[in-house]
Amino acid sequence: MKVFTAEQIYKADKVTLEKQQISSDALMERAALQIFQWMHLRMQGAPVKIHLFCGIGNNGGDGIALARHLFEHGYEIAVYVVKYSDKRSKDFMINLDRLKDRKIWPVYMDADTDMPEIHPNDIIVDAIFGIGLNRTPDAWVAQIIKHLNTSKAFILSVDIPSGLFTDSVPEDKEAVIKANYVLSFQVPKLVFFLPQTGIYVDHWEVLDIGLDTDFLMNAKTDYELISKNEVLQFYRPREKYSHKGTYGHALIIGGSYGKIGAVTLASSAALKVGSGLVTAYVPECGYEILQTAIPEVMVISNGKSNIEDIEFDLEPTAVGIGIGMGTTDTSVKALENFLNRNKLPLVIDADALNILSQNQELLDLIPEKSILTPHPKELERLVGKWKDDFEKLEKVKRFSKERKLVVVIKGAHTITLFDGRGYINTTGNPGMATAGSGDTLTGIITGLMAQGYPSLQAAIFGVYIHGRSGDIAIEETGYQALIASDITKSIGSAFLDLFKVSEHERSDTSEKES
Ligand SMILES: NC(=O)C1=CN([C@@H]2O[C@H](COP(=O)(O)OP(=O)(O)OC[C@H]3O[C@@H](n4cnc5c(N)ncnc54)[C@H](OP(=O)(O)O)[C@@H]3O)[C@@H](O)[C@H]2O)[C@@H](O)CC1
Ligand SMILES: Nc1ncnc2c1ncn2[C@@H]1O[C@H](COP(=O)(O)OP(=O)(O)O)[C@@H](O)[C@H]1O
Ligand SMILES: [K+]
Repeated sequence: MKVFTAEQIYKADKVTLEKQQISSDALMERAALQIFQWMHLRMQGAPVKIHLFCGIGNNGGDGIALARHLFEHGYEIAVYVVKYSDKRSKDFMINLDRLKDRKIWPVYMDADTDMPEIHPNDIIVDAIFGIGLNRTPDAWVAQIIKHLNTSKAFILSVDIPSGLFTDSVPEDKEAVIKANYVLSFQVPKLVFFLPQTGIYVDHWEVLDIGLDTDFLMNAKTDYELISKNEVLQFYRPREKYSHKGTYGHALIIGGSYGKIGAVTLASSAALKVGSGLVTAYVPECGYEILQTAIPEVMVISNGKSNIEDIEFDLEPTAVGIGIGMGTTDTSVKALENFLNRNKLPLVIDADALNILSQNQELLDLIPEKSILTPHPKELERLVGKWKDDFEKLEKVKRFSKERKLVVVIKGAHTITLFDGRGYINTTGNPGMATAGSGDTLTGIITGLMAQGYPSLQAAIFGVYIHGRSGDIAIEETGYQALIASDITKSIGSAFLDLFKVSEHERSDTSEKES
């Protein structure tokens, strides 16, 4: 699913009105009806008080139109208009009149109005600001937002939490609605997925308001959201007359005394995603450990407690390097020598990334389309500090484009960047914030590359499978008890899950068939 900028959404809006020959008020009505239906389906007329806080622009207009539908279906509502500006949008006014026609009189709020009482069991609809927010809300509006945030009532935001910009991090962190649920029109917004702005969104869902499909299909976006639909096209089925040679040979290079587990985790993950052969390249202290821990993996050793040189006469189809390797002078020399000889695109993680950060001239030796998988600290060492998440993305985009590398920014929503485009992952959970979870990812991506997945696909698909495996694993372990090897154990289920049809999809198909 594409992630549009506010500018593109306004454009889609305009094109839709022209192509479908409808008024903007009709489009607002569609939007409001979609939200109403979403609420009505869940609430079924429940006698819960709904407070609708509306601005004076089109987001406010959506809220006002929604109030009318709720009222007409017997819900108990209270409507507030937050008068943050003297201007009013045309469609806001049309809907306000319709509300007044029904003898519903909103409470107009300005800097002097007392805060309304809200019971924790009530519901708040937040329609104060939408994607038109272009400056920090005034202090009194921020006070209202704080009041809503501390009410403990369930907050449903229309389109985007009020106070959240679409393209920057809010200055006043308290002047933003913390939404329990966001119903976003047609497309999700980038800010739902970044660490500094995603914290305002517990859950989100997209509502289809029928914007022009041609425009949506043809628009080029900087970001794409990666779910099952997007990765299914990458999946490569196993051929009947294939053999282990068909599925490549993954080589995992890393480990040092006390950190052999990292290589063990990565190697077993590489096997589990289907790599035909897997060899681990470790110091001698890891030899027996690996041979005992994973009988399916072959082992080459070099150096006693650290790898001293990287040389082998096998022909891997993909190499994952760096985990648990250490950053001593010996490791730096070994990596440099290897990079001078190597021609294959690599998966580079952990200490190999740290070595590259400290010896940036080595970056020139990395083959194009190699994959770098830094966690936030490793990324900072590599590209320097950033002011906020947006600057981080721009910096990494530039770095990746200049060097023609795939950079996987690991986090709650891992973002893979390549050639100026970002792929935002939707799987994974906080249980995966655990030792070795990244090593597993390195193994998964290397295992996919070994089988011939091009590197961008291997990164996007690998990140998805890693997260989905973690999601499946917590069904048994819960968040706290999840450990990295549980992720690997669930890789098989994550592959099977690719072909499961969800309840939602099933009912969609049967509706179309009937
Ligand atoms: N996508 C779609 O196709 C559809 C979208 N729809 C809905 O439209 C929403 C966008 O509506 P919108 O453009 O009217 O902007 P909105 O956010 O309501 O703000 C209103 C105005 O407030 C102003 N302003 C900004 N910041 C301010 C501040 N800090 N303090 C004071 N004032 C401030 C600024 O005007 P300015 O004062 O800068 O001239 C701004 O224009 C969208 O989120 C969705 O809900 C649906 O109805 C139908 C289909
Ligand atoms: N809160 C979270 N939600 C989802 N995934 C997470 C979360 N925290 C961490 N992860 C994932 O777990 C992995 C952690 O990697 P990393 O920090 O390198 O771990 P390690 O170095 O211990 O192996 C990454 O793939 C990251 O995306
Ligand atoms: K809103």
